[in-house]
Amino acid sequence: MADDRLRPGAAGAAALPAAGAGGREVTAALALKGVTRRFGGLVATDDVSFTVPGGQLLAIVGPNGAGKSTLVQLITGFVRPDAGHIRLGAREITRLAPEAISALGVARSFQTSRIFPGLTVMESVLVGTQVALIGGGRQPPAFGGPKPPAFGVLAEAAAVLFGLPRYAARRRALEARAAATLQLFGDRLWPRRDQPAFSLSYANRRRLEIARALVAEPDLLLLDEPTAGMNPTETGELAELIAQLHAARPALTIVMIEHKLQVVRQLATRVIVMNHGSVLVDATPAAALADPRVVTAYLGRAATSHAHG
Ligand SMILES: Nc1ncnc2c1ncn2[C@@H]1O[C@H](COP(=O)(O)OP(=O)(O)OP(=O)(O)O)[C@@H](O)[C@H]1O
Repeated sequence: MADDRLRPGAAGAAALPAAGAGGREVTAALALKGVTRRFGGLVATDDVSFTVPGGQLLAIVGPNGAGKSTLVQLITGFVRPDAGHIRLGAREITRLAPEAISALGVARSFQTSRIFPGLTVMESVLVGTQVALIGGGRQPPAFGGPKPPAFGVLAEAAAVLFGLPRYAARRRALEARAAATLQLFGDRLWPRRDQPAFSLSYANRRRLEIARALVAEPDLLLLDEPTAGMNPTETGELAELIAQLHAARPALTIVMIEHKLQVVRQLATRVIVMNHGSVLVDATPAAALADPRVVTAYLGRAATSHAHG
């Protein structure tokens, strides 16, 4: 069964790219080929190529400035590559806008939490359902099909939030989905659902950020340092939540930038170590973190960077 092969712990780097029964090529959930991005004279990602099979939990690690966040920006369309191609399943997404990519089932959390100051916790998560709301991409058209202009997206999202009658049934369904997502975080977010999002603690803002990504029910979830700034208890709790999520949805592909190596060891099926914009090592967590090149490039700088073993 293809899913078993792709399940966490089942696939090492040696198994990549995935091949199906009889050697048939299996379309990767995500594939980067020769992706280069420069900022002025600086090469942030340099000819990066890798594929991620569906259901894999890939951790991307590396020292500061290695190009990790740029990769997330590239995959989500916030930054365009100067060279190379990015595919999502069989579809080329290299030049698509972020909204189009999110409509294809890609959701992300940001490195620093982005809270809409005027919204409650519940409303902040409802914003993450707007992809479903406009009927874009994989979702069945909600109200006469997708509306291309960004204004239409915003207007419809606002209409749901402010409760126009024709959206009432849809809103109820989305609220139920948002409630279920908030409840995933135990008593961290759900009891605070009617509070302004800005009143949340730092750790809860990070949780809210992840809830907003999850509520879109993505096929590919990109987490940029999900445990940044969390204490060991909060970090352990969030790692456990991600593990549970992945167990509950084995087909969900997760790409996670993470500096805390114990989280990487706990969660990742595979680790890509970036250094100076390039892939230095692509292996299982145990092999990657023991690789002498990684020790030199990454762990060797731990004393002066924010890496945590
Ligand atoms: N928008 C931008 N404009 C100019 N330079 C940028 C931009 N985004 C990233 N860079 C540069 O590209 C390089 C890679 O940055 P990136 O944020 O991808 O690294 P990172 O591995 O995520 O680092 P960190 O762990 O510190 O977040 C860095 O030198 C950074 O300064």
